[in-house]
Amino acid sequence: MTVGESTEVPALEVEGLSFSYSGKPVLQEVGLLLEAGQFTVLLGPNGAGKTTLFSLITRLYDRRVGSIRVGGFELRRDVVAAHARMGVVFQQPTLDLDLSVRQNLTYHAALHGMGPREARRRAEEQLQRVGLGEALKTRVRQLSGGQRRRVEIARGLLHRPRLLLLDEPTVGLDIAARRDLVERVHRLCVEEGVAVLWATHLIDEVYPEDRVVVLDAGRVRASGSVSEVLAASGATSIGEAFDTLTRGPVEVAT
Ligand SMILES: Nc1ncnc2c1ncn2[C@@H]1O[C@H](COP(=O)(O)OP(=O)(O)OP(=O)(O)O)[C@@H](O)[C@H]1O
Repeated sequence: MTVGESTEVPALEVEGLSFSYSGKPVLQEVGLLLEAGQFTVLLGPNGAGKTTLFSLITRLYDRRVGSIRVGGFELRRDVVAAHARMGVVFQQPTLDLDLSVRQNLTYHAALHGMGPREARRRAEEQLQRVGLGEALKTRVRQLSGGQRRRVEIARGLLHRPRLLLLDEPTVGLDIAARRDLVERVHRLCVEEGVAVLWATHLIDEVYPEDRVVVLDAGRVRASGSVSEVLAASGATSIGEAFDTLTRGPVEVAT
């Protein structure tokens, strides 16, 4: 969050969002509300529309119905202000493997208008935060999958956004790296007050204190605290709720 900015303005507000690919509806009347410091799991099976939703929030696609506000700024009207308040970790890794960790981050910081000194300072600060303070000069190619994801998270936080979007960030990681990443981002959320939108189809990535949005076939089937989603679905566990609210069987990583 930018210093001095009101914490009362939601980090993300999506209202009545609908989108079609060549006439095929993929998102229908989607609504989301994320407050500062909330970890929200966007839970949906393959094809639910999670990546499409992220593509609209990051404005990769723009042809849509409905409104998207980031930190109070409407994405179409105030795109620069909205983007300044948002960090993203895409589903497909986007680091340059032949550059060092620090080079990847400082290059990105320059895109946000930071000078070299500020860029280095922020890069070091964020890498410490994700436990990679020692890896500044390491080439990304030499890092494990989990460490690369942490570099992407540090990069997404360089400009101190209010909102961090992560699209299935644990795909391809082993169980230990996955747990570590889920735990770190939850901590970040609490300690930094960043609102997190974490897309996944893995129910064991949901913590009891999280907010949950269940998306299926482009529609929000339930949203709220874990207990609210359980009540809405008549389920006793989030896995059962997911099963009830979506068409597909529940998936738990092994
Ligand atoms: N470029 C595209 N053109 C046409 N249809 C698309 C395109 N991208 C996605 N779709 C379709 O839109 C729907 C939603 O896809 P999307 O990738 O947003 O879902 P998802 O929840 O992110 O799934 P996954 O977990 O598999 O990434 C699916 O039916 C998909 O086949």
